[in-house]
This record gives sequence, structure tokens and C-alpha cells, in this order.
Amino acid sequence: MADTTASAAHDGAQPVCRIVVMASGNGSNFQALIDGVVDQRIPNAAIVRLFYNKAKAYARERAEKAVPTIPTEYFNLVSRGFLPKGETDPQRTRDARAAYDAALAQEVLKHNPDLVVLAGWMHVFSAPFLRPLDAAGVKIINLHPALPGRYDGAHAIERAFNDFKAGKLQNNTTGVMIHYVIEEVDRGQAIMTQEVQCREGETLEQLEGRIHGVEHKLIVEATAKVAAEAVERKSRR
Ligand SMILES: Nc1nc2c(c(=O)[nH]1)N[C@@H](CN(C=O)c1ccc(C(=O)N[C@@H](CCC(=O)O)C(=O)O)cc1)CN2
Ligand SMILES: NCC(=O)N[C@@H]1O[C@H](COP(=O)([O-])[O-])[C@@H](O)[C@H]1O
Repeated sequence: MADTTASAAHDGAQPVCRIVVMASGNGSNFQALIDGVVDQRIPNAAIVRLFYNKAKAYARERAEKAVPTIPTEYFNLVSRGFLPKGETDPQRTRDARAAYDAALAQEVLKHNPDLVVLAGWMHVFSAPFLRPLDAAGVKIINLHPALPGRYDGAHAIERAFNDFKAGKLQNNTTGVMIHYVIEEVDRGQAIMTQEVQCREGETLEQLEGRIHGVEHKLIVEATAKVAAEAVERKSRR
């Protein structure tokens, strides 16, 4: 079947950066990537697949509404049979996650990606996912709504907001970063960062709105940078 992917009109002479996107929720950053490919702010690129791990992720609808549509794959830890529903044993859970990560790596690699972008992907990867992609030369980048070394993990915006309200936020400033993904969560080398100044009297929702706006800009710029480097490497082959 023809590889129907969201890709900009590219000049044909240049190789195309094949991008796999992974998301768990609303997908507004995924939408920014779709739009960035179509309007060529991310040139010579194609989003070849979306993987999502939550059944209600609106990101799936965004893929189906894209022109051309973007193929999707639902890959959930429980529904795919890796972790029995309600399992709480720590070792069994670790083993299940490792098996899930290994299987997901093979699924992703089937699509010959040059780049994987985590756009609100809320699952921490272990080595069984990271090593096969590294061995295949596939870069993985992640969007995180905090500055390097600050607020690693989930709920970063809310934690920074609460520290600001308590007068404990460094320079009253948080931000957004796009970074390479390594096993240590949110500690990979930063590719791009942008600071966001917190404002007195602002609600969490208002801060989240401003941060999402920065995310949508930064994820396109960082993906364009890393995709161009991938195209350059392919051109030299
Ligand atoms: N090995 C890595 N995996 C991931 C990274 C990373 O840098 N290294 N980045 C994350 C994205 N992320 C923050 O940017 C992040 C996402 C989710 C969590 C988390 O605690 N997840 C829980 C489940 C939460 C849920 O299902 O709602 C978990 O995985 O058990 C922390 C950080 C993507 N992966
Ligand atoms: N640690 C990762 C993390 O917190 N990611 C955050 O998930 C949201 C996804 O929104 P979206 O689904 O609308 O793109 C974004 O705010 C992103 O920074």
C-alpha cells in the first residue's frame, strides 16, 4: 500500500526524514507537528505513524483528520496483554514494562523511522525500547514543560506553579525544553529551551495556556533542526 503520510511537498532530490510521533493525550503538540510538516516549517519530512497508548487520546482523531491521514497504532500496556489488569507486584510490573518496551521498539522500527518525537507521551521507557532504536540510529526527542534539570517527570507545570505561589520558584521562571531521550527521565541533552516568566495573580490554567503556546512553537523548531540533521546524514549515504 502506498505510504500515505503527512508530508510536505518536497523536492524529490532530497531524502525525507521519516518521523514517528508518540502521544498519550489531546495531541495539540502532535497537531503542531502535522501543521509544521504541511507548511514546510519542517521541510523534507513525513510523519509516517502515530503511536498512542491511551484509548481516548484525541491525538488519534487528529491523525485521522490530517490530509493525507496519518496511520495510527494503539499500543497499550494492559490491552496488548503485557500487564494483567490490576497487577501490583513490582517485579512482575517491571518485567511486563520491559516486554512491552521491547515489543513497541520492534513495532516502531517496522516503519523505518529516522526520528521519534514524544509529544505528550506519558510512559517512561526502559532500555528494551531505547537500545534497539539507538542501535538502528534512530534519534528520540521529547517535549518537556520545564527547564533542564528542573521538575523532571509528570505534572511539571503544576509543580512549578505551586513553587511560584510559595515564593520558591528560581527567578520566578519556568519554561519548556526539547531534549534527546535517555534512560534517565528528562535528563537527556537539551536541543532547545525557552524560559517562561510566571506572573503574579495568574491562574494555573493561564500559565498552562502560555506554556502550551511555547511548546507548539518549540516542538516544530526543534523537530525541524533534528530532522534536517537526519536528512543530511541520509544524503551522505
Ligand atoms: N526513559 C525515558 N522515558 C521517557 C522520557 C525520558 O526522558 N526518558 N520522557 C518522558 C516524558 N515525560 C516527561 O517529559 C514523562 C512522562 C511520564 C512520566 C511518568 O511518570 N509516567 C508514569 C505513568 C503516568 C501515566 O500513565 O499517567 C509511568 O511511566 O509509570 C514521567 C515523565 C517519556 N518517556
Ligand atoms: N513529561 C511530559 C509532559 O508532561 N508532557 C506534556 O504533556 C502535554 C501534552 O499535551 P498535548 O497532548 O496537547 O500535546 C504537554 O503539555 C507536554 O509538555
